[in-house]
Amino acid sequence: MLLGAIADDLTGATDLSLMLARNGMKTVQVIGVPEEGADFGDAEAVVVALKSRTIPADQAVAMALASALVLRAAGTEQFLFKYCSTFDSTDAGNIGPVAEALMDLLDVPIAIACPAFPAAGRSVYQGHLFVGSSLLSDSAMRDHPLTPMRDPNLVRVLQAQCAARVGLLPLDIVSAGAEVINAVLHKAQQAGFRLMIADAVRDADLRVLGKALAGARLITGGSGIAMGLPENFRLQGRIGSAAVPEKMAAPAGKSVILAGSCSEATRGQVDEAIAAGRPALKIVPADVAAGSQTVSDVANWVLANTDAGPALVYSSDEPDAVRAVQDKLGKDEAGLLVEHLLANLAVILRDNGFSRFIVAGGETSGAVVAALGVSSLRIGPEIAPGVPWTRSVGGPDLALALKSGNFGAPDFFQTAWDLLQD
Ligand SMILES: Nc1ncnc2c1ncn2[C@@H]1O[C@H](COP(=O)(O)OP(=O)(O)OP(=O)(O)O)[C@@H](O)[C@H]1O
Ligand SMILES: O=C(O)[C@@H](O)C(=O)CO
Repeated sequence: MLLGAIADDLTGATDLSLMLARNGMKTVQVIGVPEEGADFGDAEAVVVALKSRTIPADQAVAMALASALVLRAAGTEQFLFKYCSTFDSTDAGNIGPVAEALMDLLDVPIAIACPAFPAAGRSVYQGHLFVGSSLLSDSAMRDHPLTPMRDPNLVRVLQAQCAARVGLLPLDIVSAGAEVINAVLHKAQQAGFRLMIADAVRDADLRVLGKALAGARLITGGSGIAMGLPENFRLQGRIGSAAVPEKMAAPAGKSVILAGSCSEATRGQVDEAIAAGRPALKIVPADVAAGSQTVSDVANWVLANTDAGPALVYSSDEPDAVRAVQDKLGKDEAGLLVEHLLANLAVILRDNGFSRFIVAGGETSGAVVAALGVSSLRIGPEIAPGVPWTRSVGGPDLALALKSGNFGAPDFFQTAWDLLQD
């Protein structure tokens, strides 16, 4: 096993798995901390999908370390800690604490941190993260329900989460090539830095970083940082050129869309689906809390509204409405209420012949897929940058598209189905 990755949420893990598979690595995605002694077959890369982005930092560290130990025992050469391309975290963590704990475990003196993913509009310049042409703090991420991002300066953001000293690997150094990058990292290490935010604004920067990191034991970043890594193994003659299929055979059964993401892209996709006439039912957290909207009401509605094509169940709402319900119910409680409802709904639907699911939102996908009893995924065709169709391996046979909240074009919920074959 060449590359072992630990992702802090499920959609982030599928995003990374797609990146590795597209660049030629036989990739397996496992859900949750793998069992001790797990056998990953002929996988060249394994991506462990955790649900640790917003849990207490000590728990996130424990899950990451447990995963790393299993991956290390399986012979992993290079480790990657994958977090969100919008650096979703709080002052308490979890990016810094997990990165530091992995560095200690793997005896790594210095590592880079780079969430850039230009295909999805995420670039890092002078340590500042941009979403499209806006600074992170001016993007819709400032109103994220769980991890509002209000500081675009990633050196400052990561430093607030870390005991380690955080520095910057600026674009002029990245552009100067692999040798210069490694020389500067070496100097930074001698000067006492342990984590370096790396600038990258184009795919070419990520590929140069990938080349420079050929021998690195641990890398941290978004899926973009993985772009250049398979090439290192290919140059050593250790991987072939496995490709991602253009279409995916899906198990027979009905289809549904579950959206628990309040991100801007998901809200646009929900609006577009409703405008296109798709049957759509809104989950209202206050009604769920009051018991006036129940999972069986919602399941019955879906069963009655699936004849004309996949129905949409969504809790996606505008930032003001989300804030209002969080003030009333509590932030974590509101989130969990919606996650539980959608997860229980998915189980009822699975038991009623549904086998094709689009799920929007990383936390939401984590809750839904855990409830469905899926333990690992095979990566299928790319629907949008960072979002593949996947098919479950073991457990119930399902086609799953797990969409990061901010990924995908407005017609995502319409077009994704075209890539499935009966
Ligand atoms: N109307 C709502 N009010 C309050 N919280 C909500 C509402 N709808 C969803 N939530 C919660 O907000 C959180 C959204 O997180 P999730 O990770 O699913 O989406 P995302 O952050 O947009 O996606 P990603 O992590 O892939 O970027 C979940 O915990 C969800 O239950
Ligand atoms: O990096 C991203 O933006 C996504 O893979 C993700 O992590 C969303 O939760």
